[in-house]
Amino acid sequence: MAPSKVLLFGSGAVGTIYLHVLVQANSNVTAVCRSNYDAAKTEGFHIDSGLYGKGIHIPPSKYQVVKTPTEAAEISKNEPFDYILVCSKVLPDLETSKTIAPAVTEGHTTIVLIQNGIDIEQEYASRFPTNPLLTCVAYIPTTQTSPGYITHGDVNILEVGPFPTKSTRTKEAAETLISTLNPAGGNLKYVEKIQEKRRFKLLLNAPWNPICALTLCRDVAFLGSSDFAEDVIKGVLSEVVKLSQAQGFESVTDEAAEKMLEGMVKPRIGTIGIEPSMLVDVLWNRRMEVEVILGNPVKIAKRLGVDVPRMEMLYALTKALDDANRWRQPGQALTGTALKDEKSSS
Ligand SMILES: NC(=O)C1=CN([C@@H]2O[C@H](COP(=O)(O)OP(=O)(O)OC[C@H]3O[C@@H](n4cnc5c(N)ncnc54)[C@H](OP(=O)(O)O)[C@@H]3O)[C@@H](O)[C@H]2O)C=CC1
Ligand SMILES: CC(C)(CO)C(=O)C(=O)O
Repeated sequence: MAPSKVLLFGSGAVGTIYLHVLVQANSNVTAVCRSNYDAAKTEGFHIDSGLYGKGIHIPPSKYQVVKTPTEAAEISKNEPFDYILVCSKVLPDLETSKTIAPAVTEGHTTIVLIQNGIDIEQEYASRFPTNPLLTCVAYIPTTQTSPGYITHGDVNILEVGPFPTKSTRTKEAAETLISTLNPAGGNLKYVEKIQEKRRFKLLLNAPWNPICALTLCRDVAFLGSSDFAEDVIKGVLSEVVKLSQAQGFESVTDEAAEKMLEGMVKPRIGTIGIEPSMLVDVLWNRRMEVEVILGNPVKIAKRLGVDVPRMEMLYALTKALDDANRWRQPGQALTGTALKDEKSSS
């Protein structure tokens, strides 16, 4: 059974790969686009993927494109969306749950978060207490290199799990999504203990995303940059493990961290490596997901009395870089007064 009507909120690096899979599954997809709206409307999307093949073209005839969820709701002629895939970045103060609300039918639409970080779900559970809410961990190295053009590696794994709401249909909604997308090229797996998987994913995101963003290096370029680089990564990994253990996520161990480094990152040595999403954000002068990847973990660590000095350092540095990227004048460093002015007006 196909999820007949799907809204894709954000057709960037990750969203467009899911657009491809949804189109392959013959789903009726509406994509909400912003900076790539014109490309999506006129030319469609182009994907070069190590997994799905080079030169894939998704023409605009295969989906609808809109600028807002409100417009999506208007053109949907009272036919509810069965699923909304949220594939935008998780940034502070955005209230994406409010932005998608016009397209959410109470008690019906399943909201699917395909995003990094921890503690990202509550705003959706609070705003849509009777809807199924799925939270997903994505292993999918992908980049939008120019509007509508996506380069993807050779992995696409999506762990899909429940976030509690009053809905009794959450698992069923996950199973329908999985059975629809997997024959079409998806690689989705239902995981009940999804929050544990979010901590596993932090083993990649907490060290690599900020370090690559701060150094402007792809992952393996950083690893090869000095004799100290690997130990720096391992130091952050040990803190993610310590924090996860303190939260009761016992399977996030030093061995699991070692496996992630050896099995997922080191095999890329000798290749150009990957650009974690935070690095891409810095390169394009976009905001970074500092809070959900580092801010939330360090806050939890503080509360639990777990010592995470390396993560605190990475948080402070990437937060300052994010501020500088937002508010400095071109060619100049961020000034203390600019920071004060911007903070008091935002
Ligand atoms: N890229 C990767 O390799 C991976 C990313 N992730 C996670 O997936 C999530 C998505 O990341 P990614 O795809 O890389 O991010 P991108 O920035 O490439 O894509 C996000 C898309 O959402 C769009 N968007 C945001 N807000 C709106 C809005 N209000 N209306 C319409 N469109 C909007 C953006 O438009 P605009 O261009 O205008 O901002 C952009 O096209 C993040 O949480 C990331 O951490 C997880 C695994 C791997
Ligand atoms: C590291 C990676 C590519 C893993 O899929 C990722 O999650 C990101 O770029 O944010």
